Amino acid sequence: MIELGVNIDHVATIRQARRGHEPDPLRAALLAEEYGADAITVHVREDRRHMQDDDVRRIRPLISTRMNFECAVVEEMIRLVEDVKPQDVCFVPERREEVTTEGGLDVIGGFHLIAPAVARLKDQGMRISLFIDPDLDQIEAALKCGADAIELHTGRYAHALGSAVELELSRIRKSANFGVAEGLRVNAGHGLNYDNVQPVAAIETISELNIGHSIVANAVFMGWEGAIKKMKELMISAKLESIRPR
Ligand SMILES: CC(=O)[C@@H](O)[C@H](O)COP(=O)(O)O
Ligand SMILES: NCC(=O)COP(=O)(O)O
Repeated sequence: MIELGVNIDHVATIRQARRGHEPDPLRAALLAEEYGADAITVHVREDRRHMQDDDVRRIRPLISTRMNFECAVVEEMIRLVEDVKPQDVCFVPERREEVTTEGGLDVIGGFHLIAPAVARLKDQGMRISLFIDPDLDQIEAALKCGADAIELHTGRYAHALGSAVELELSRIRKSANFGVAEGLRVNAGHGLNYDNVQPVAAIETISELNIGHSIVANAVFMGWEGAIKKMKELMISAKLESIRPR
């Protein structure tokens, strides 16, 4: 069955709007698990615009699922990861001035930096994923880096219109199938919401979806419990429908 990693970054975004204490991402993480999250995803950005170091340090020992820690491939972040010891690490590209993660990691161009970082954290027992565009050459490079998993960036699919939607979806499907055939765990995420999640969730080779912004946004209207449960139900019903014998 498909798993849901609830990304709680934007719970911290609301807290950071006042630099205060609420809403507390730790509380969001614990409740997310109660409402069906299979993992808690956090992205500590270099500019600390949402999650803070103290948040991940508090959350890691208290959750009972697993922490999927997203970060840039830089020494400062690798040290924080080594300190926090999440079960999963996902290396992502980062540009300080971007509004959100705009594309996948260039594993081919950054091989000399990424491969040693993957090896270093794998040696400490963490499962390492690379956040990449649905591109077969990047997947080949991820394999050469020794990554355990990839997370396919679904942003282009999420923003596509008309016939481009099916084109982007087929890229994701082809990449997921290729990754799994080569022995990788394949996750996906970015920009997924209640309207566009089901075709991605239905792809048989995708193990996990990481979803944050839409869940936090909809929680304003339907509550944290309703927003998480509704997303999980949509994912599971799409997956069940795709494997139903005809
Ligand atoms: C890598 C990724 O897709 C998420 O971590 C996302 O980036 C979080 O939200 P922001 O991009 O808004 O920080
Ligand atoms: N890696 C993607 C993620 O964690 C969540 O992205 P979004 O749903 O906040 O766009």
